[in-house]
Amino acid sequence: MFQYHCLNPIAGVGLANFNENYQQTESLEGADAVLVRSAAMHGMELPKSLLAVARAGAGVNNIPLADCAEQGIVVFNTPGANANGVKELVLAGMLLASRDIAGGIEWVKSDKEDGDIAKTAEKQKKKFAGCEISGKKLGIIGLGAIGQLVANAATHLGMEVYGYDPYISVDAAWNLSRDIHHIQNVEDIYRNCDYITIHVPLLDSTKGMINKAAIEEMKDGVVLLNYARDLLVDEDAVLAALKAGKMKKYVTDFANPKVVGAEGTIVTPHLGASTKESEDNCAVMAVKEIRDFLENGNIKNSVNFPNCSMGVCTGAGRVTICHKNIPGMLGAFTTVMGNADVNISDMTNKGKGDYAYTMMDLESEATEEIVKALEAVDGVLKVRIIK
Ligand SMILES: NC(=O)c1ccc[n+]([C@@H]2O[C@H](COP(=O)([O-])OP(=O)(O)OC[C@H]3O[C@@H](n4cnc5c(N)ncnc54)[C@H](O)[C@@H]3O)[C@@H](O)[C@H]2O)c1
Ligand SMILES: O=C(O)CC[C@@H](O)C(=O)O
Repeated sequence: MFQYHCLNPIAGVGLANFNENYQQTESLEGADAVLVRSAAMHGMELPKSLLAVARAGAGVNNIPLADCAEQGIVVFNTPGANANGVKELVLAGMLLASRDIAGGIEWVKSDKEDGDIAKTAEKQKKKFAGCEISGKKLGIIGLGAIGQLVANAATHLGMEVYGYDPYISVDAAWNLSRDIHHIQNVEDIYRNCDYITIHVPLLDSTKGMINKAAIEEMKDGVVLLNYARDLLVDEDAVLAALKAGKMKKYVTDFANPKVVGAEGTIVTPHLGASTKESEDNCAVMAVKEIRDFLENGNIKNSVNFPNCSMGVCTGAGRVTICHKNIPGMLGAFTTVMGNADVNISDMTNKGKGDYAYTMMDLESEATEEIVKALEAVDGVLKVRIIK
């Protein structure tokens, strides 16, 4: 029986895919797997039993990836599962920044006692007039799951779209409309675009990437949209730019004391993925990843270990090993098997950065002695008997 724990509410349609061999626990202690959305896991003591963490979402900055890897805990996310939800909110954000829809609605509410409101509205509406997004230039930084959807949708709304992503995947490139201008230098986006939206992960290399210097390069009256993470943006510099009239609006999905209520900001409470469809998609994908990993040892969509799969084990035994990506590991593993007089029928090894993963199918069942001998190999982080 596997135990799983949810650190945030996870959609029931996903959890329903755990079968009778799984039990949800109230505490982290003893859990084999954890499902999480935005709960902060940094500093959390993780139990020895923990094998996997699945982020029902894209961003993994709330999870200590390296610490997990050092403990042989495989962390998954659910790429693309909530991208459409975010795309739709980005489009809404552009419209909210262009037309004073929120101001207009507030004014109507405030005038609710006015029996002649239809007439008053016709007089007052000029206060809430705006501009159209069609024909405007949109710059997209990061053309992953979300960026590419925003790019394609914006072209259909008549925008001229410029995309920047030096690490774009082949799939994302294939999915992009041919109308999108491929930008090699992010400054070209800063200098030319009326709307700029960022869709990159929060990493050491991207933290604060939209800084004072970047903002200074931007066009006067630019609208900046941030549905990725607040720490990507130097928000002090944004507030100064809004005050100076350099930036027209800052649309952000990340409420914090700095931006809430500040003139020129439009702030939502991290709603990008808060749709039934996105929540369901993420939960279904996360549960599928955890089950394949716990039951077969296969890794798909991990962010700290390589993807690695040998399908369902049809042989007598299977052992999996999370280990450091250093020379000599495979030789050491096969020596252990040779010493135990166990024949390896199939084997695969994949590396990703500092970490690697090895799967071995055996012609006889794996024993605890084999596990102990593998665990004793320098650089081994976690050994599991799958069968
Ligand atoms: N507001 C929300 O609710 C919500 C929902 C989903 C995701 N997000 C955030 O949005 C981010 C992006 O999500 P996604 O699903 O598109 O992820 P993704 O991994 O599919 O795409 C990220 C893209 O950013 C690119 N990139 C990385 N560094 C870059 C750089 N310096 N300059 C330009 N491009 C760079 C990558 O090559 C990749 O194509 C997530 O990491 C998360 O932080 C927020
Ligand atoms: O779980 C959420 O609601 C937010 C998810 C989002 O920030 C993500 O990175 O996928």
